[in-house]
Amino acid sequence: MTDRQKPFLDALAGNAQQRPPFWLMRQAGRYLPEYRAVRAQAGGFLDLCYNPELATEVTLQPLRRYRMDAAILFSDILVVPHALGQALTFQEGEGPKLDPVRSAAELSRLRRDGFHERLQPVYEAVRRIRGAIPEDTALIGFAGAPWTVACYMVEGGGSKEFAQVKGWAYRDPAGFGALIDLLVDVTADYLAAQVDAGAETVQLFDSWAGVLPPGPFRRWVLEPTRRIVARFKALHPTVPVIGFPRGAGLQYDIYASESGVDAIGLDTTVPPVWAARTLQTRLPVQGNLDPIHLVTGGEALRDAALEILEVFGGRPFIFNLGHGVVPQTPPEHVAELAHLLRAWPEIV
Ligand SMILES: Cc1c2[nH]c(c1CCC(=O)O)Cc1[nH]c(c(CCC(=O)O)c1C)Cc1[nH]c(c(CCC(=O)O)c1C)Cc1[nH]c(c(C)c1CCC(=O)O)C2
Repeated sequence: MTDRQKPFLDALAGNAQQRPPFWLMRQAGRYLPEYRAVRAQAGGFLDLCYNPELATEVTLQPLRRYRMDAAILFSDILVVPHALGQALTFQEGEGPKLDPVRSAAELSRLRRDGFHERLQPVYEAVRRIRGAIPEDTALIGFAGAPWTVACYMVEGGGSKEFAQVKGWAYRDPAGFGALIDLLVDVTADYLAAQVDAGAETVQLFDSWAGVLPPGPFRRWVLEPTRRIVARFKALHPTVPVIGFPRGAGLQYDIYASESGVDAIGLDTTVPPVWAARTLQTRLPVQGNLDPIHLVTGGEALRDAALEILEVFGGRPFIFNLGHGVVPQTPPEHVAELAHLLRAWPEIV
């Protein structure tokens, strides 16, 4: 099947679709009982990420229920620091915990050799998923962007203030820059290896792009993204890159024009009318329904989805959430949304 026959890839290539293609960030996960069953069988969350058979199974689960236009590899952005040798655990209900890296001296604990060997199970999962998805469905690979991955590596887990990572970046930009440089190189190569294994596009998740002031945003979000895209494109010139600089606010504008990404993911706070006028005229956009509408459901969900479709439909557009599906989402609400998206524009 050519790209033109996969609506998701066709939209990414800049062609408006009659019915906008859709997928949902975190479409696989704890809101699905069948995910929880496999997760219990796998042992830990990382065991699931490194088990190609089970990772393939949980990737396919949401497609069976909702027939999204794209599958996203089941993995996590934190397998990159893990493959660099940083200790990582996921405690039930607590989120990730890492052994923090906070200085140039601690950076030397990270190892680049063996990186791809440790990620072989991920590449194997990509190969299996590509062989198992329907013909008209595309496969998305992904990685965290350097700034967001560095946030977890330096803070040692989630954070509210980001005092450690910002502190290092502001106090010692050369030392912190060495961490970012390392992440730029390995992330671009990691994405390229996912494409070699069968991914048809890649998304860079920059979940914490929104916590930096303008100067540091340029230096630690925009520049590293631009370098990853350049390094990745040298290997795979025709494979589209989707950037998702969550919370970037007014900086969405320079991100769209300077990062080199081919399409841009909008978070929940971005006003659709503004984005249609200033971003979608330059590149395909993806987003941006509030994931909490999938918890609430009903008329509010329907109205919010239709509003987004009306603003972005007709130009290159991929329907998605503005952030990931949350665990308390009733699966039936996702079914209602999928039904609406498949029926649009006839439904209105
Ligand atoms: C910041 C970030 C992470 N991981 C990710 C991001 C960027 C997007 C975002 O901002 O949400 C990206 C991610 N994580 C996961 C995927 C899988 C693919 C998908 O379906 O979208 C993707 C694309 C699975 C996951 N990653 C995680 C789970 C839940 C783990 C479990 O099953 O217990 C899943 C399904 C764990 C995870 N992983 C991470 C955190 C903070 C947590 C704990 C919070 C939580 O539990 O939801 C780091």
